[in-house]
Amino acid sequence: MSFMQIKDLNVHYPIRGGFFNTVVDHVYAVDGVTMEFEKGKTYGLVGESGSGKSTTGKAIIGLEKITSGTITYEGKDVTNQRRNRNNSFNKDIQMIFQDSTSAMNPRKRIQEVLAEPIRNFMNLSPHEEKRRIIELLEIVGMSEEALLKYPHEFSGGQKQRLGIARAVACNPKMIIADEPVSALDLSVQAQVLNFMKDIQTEFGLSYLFISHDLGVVRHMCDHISIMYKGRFVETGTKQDIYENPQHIYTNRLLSAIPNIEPSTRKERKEVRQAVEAAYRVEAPKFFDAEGKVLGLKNLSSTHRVAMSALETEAN
Ligand SMILES: Nc1ncnc2c1ncn2[C@@H]1O[C@H](COP(=O)(O)OP(=O)(O)OP(=O)(O)O)[C@@H](O)[C@H]1O
Repeated sequence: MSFMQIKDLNVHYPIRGGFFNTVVDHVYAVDGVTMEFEKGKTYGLVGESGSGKSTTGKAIIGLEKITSGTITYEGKDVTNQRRNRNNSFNKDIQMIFQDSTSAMNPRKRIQEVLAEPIRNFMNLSPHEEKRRIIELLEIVGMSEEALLKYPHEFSGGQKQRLGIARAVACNPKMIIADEPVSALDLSVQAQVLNFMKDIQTEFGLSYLFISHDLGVVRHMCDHISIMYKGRFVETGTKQDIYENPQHIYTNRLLSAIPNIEPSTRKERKEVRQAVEAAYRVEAPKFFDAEGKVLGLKNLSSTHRVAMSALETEAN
């Protein structure tokens, strides 16, 4: 029995242009996505950059406005429900990102960072709250020493563990994990993925696992949907997708599974090229008529992370 159903989900962004800045077209970021989720299972969402994976995840938890479609959670319609503390859907479905600490306040110590969801969704005394925070650190294999540190004082893998600690703080039913290991070295990737599997078994969690990397998805997922230009071109079990792919796009993705030991240099070069290409091709989205930068918000998340990495490198 599934506890959540997504039906015909659409997220369309208006593209403005012309003299009067009217809506001239739409980006069909998510275009008719239907899925359902069962307890304890992992669902993979795979596709190349810009195919609409992140937007799907963010629309489900209410970080992107839904153009049309419905989300039903435990029999209730929760489509476009406002995020607030009285809402079990918001407590039960959590999200982690490629760089979990980017969603943490850099000026707050870990104790405060982990207290945030607890204060939002649980009614604990200060003493119970502290106990819960220490318990969370234990779950993710960290000691009390972490309490007084700041997010930047941790390694990439530790940061992802802290992101997971925050996501599981209030006993969620599902975690939407958007490229949770893409920024990590391969050995650390394996550690974090195995850890995610461990806590899944322990707490009966479901995952919506978003990744462009079919190698990682194969390791994690029971069901996989291949996304292309906002749509699912193929959906199936792990066996269906890897042993008997039906769609030409799935085949293309499968043949592009990265080598076990990719040269990081080459990857950086590819990322840089992809970002530059995105800027060239989609220039109207990023620059206004006078050439002023409109910001990075219209970039897909991989491009956004790559862009800020390139900027840091340049400074
Ligand atoms: N706020 C926005 N305004 C306009 N277009 C947007 C906005 N956010 C995303 N898009 C566009 O929607 C499409 C889907 O983006 P999305 O980030 O969901 O892709 P993705 O598959 O997650 O890619 P990535 O792997 O790079 O994160 C892209 O073409 C992107 O440029």
